[in-house]
This record gives sequence, C-alpha cells and structure tokens, in this order.
Amino acid sequence: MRVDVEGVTVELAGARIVEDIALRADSGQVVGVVGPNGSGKSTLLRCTYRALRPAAGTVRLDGDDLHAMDARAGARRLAALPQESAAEFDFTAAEVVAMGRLPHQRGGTLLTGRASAADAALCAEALDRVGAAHLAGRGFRSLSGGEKQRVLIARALAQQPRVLVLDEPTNHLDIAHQLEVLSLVRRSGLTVLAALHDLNLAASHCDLLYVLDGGRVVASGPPRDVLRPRLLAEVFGVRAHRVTHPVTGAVQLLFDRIDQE
Ligand SMILES: Nc1ncnc2c1ncn2[C@@H]1O[C@H](COP(=O)(O)OP(=O)(O)OP(=O)(O)O)[C@@H](O)[C@H]1O
Repeated sequence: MRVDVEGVTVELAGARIVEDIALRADSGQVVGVVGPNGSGKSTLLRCTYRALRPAAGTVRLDGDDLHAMDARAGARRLAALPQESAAEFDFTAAEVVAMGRLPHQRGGTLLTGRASAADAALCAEALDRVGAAHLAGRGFRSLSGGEKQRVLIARALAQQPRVLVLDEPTNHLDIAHQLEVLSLVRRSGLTVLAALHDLNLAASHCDLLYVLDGGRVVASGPPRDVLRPRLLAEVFGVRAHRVTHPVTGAVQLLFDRIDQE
C-alpha cells in the first residue's frame, strides 16, 4: 500500500511545528525519517496515524484520504507504534497484543473473552516473531522497556495492517533486538514509515530517508545519496566519515565532534 504525504503543515500552541512536508512511500518500501531532536519527526508521524490532524495537507493510503476514513477502517490498513504509550496497561502481554485484533472484530469481542482461535493463533505468532512468546502471561506493567517495546510491535503486527508507522522502534532495545526488530520489519513486506535516531541503523535498513530540520524536509533519497558529511554537519552539527559496511555493503558513518582537531 502506497503512502503519500502532501503539503502537511502542523500548528500546535500557535507555533508552526512542521511545514509543507511531502513524503512518499511506495508499497513495501521502508522509509526512514531522521533529524535532530525537535525537528518534527514525531509530529509528522502522528499525522500519519491520525493522532493529529494537520492544519493543511493530506495523508493518503493508496490514494484514499486517511483523515476522511473512520477509525476502524484506518486501523485495518495502518498500525502504529507511538513513541510513548500513554496507557500503562493493566493487562497481560498477550491481552495487549490481542487489542491489535479489535479493528477486525465486531463489538470488541476480545475484551469480553471470546477471541476466536484464529485471532489467538495470530497473536501468539506475532509475539513469537518479536521473540516475546515467553512473555505472554506476564503483566505488561512488569515488563522492561525493551520487553514492552517488543510486545507493542507484536500488537502492531497482529493488527495485520498494510502500513506500519514506527516512532523510534528501537528505543529501549539492546543491539541484538534492534537488528532483529528492524530486519523483521524489513522482511514483513509492509510499507513502513519509521522515525530513527540511529543513522547507521537507518542507512542499513531503509530504502529511502527523509531528513527533517526545523520542521521541513531538507533532503530525501536513498541513504547513500542523503547521508553526506556536509548535510550531516549542517543538520546535526557533527563531523561524519563515510565507510562501507564490509559485509552488507551499506553506507555507515563514523562521527566526531565538529570542533575536534
Ligand atoms: N503539543 C505541543 N505544543 C507545542 N509544541 C509542541 C507540541 N508538541 C511538540 N511540540 C514541539 O514541536 C517540535 C517538534 O517536536 P517533535 O516531537 O515532533 O520532534 P522530534 O523530531 O520527534 O524530536 P525528538 O527527536 O526529540 O523525539 C519541538 O520543538 C516540540 O517542543
């Protein structure tokens, strides 16, 4: 499923936070959104999973205006992993994952304990895919940050969307789980929009990158074209040296501070 963000502008508390953003993710592409703290990544992504309605512009899924769809129809096509889950669930991990099935059900049957066997199997499989099957019976609140993150990714997968929007999906994850989650996301075949802080993970897992600075897109394209030392100095204020990963062939970056000799 294709995602088109066209002319998106967001104003919050009287301030323009992102302005005239255009972004396109073709079906099955993994598109990374990178940029310094406060550049507007989360704000942009929140528009793409309906948590925010832009002051101007549209978000389209295969041409259909996301903000004109009802919530259930939107949730059948697109699942999101927000940067912070507001709710501290008093549910087991398995129940949290089962919530991902709600957009596919009539009348919230899961929460009344009548989940179908097919739904239960899907949820178990989603937990297994993120390496969290052993957490199924644990209280969500008792999990570590990384365990919670994996359960929330499993919930998004159980939703069987066509598009995944991930705000810092590797937050709290150790290096093995960072690589595992991003390669899982890549292998899923879903269209993915992901805000990522780690530029090397972004370079090695994304087809395209959009670089935000001050609420605007300042560069976009394949990682090798975008992640150039001059841009990284201007946008992130760091000196970057490019190397090629000896195994994967991806462009990778080594950093030092710009004022160091
Ligand atoms: N509700 C709000 N009211 C006013 N300003 C806001 C609001 N939400 C976000 N902002 C501001 O908008 C700017 C962009 O925030 P956003 O969270 O989108 O950035 P980000 O690129 O995701 O940052 P980070 O990398 O730190 O997560 C920041 O300056 C932030 O303080």
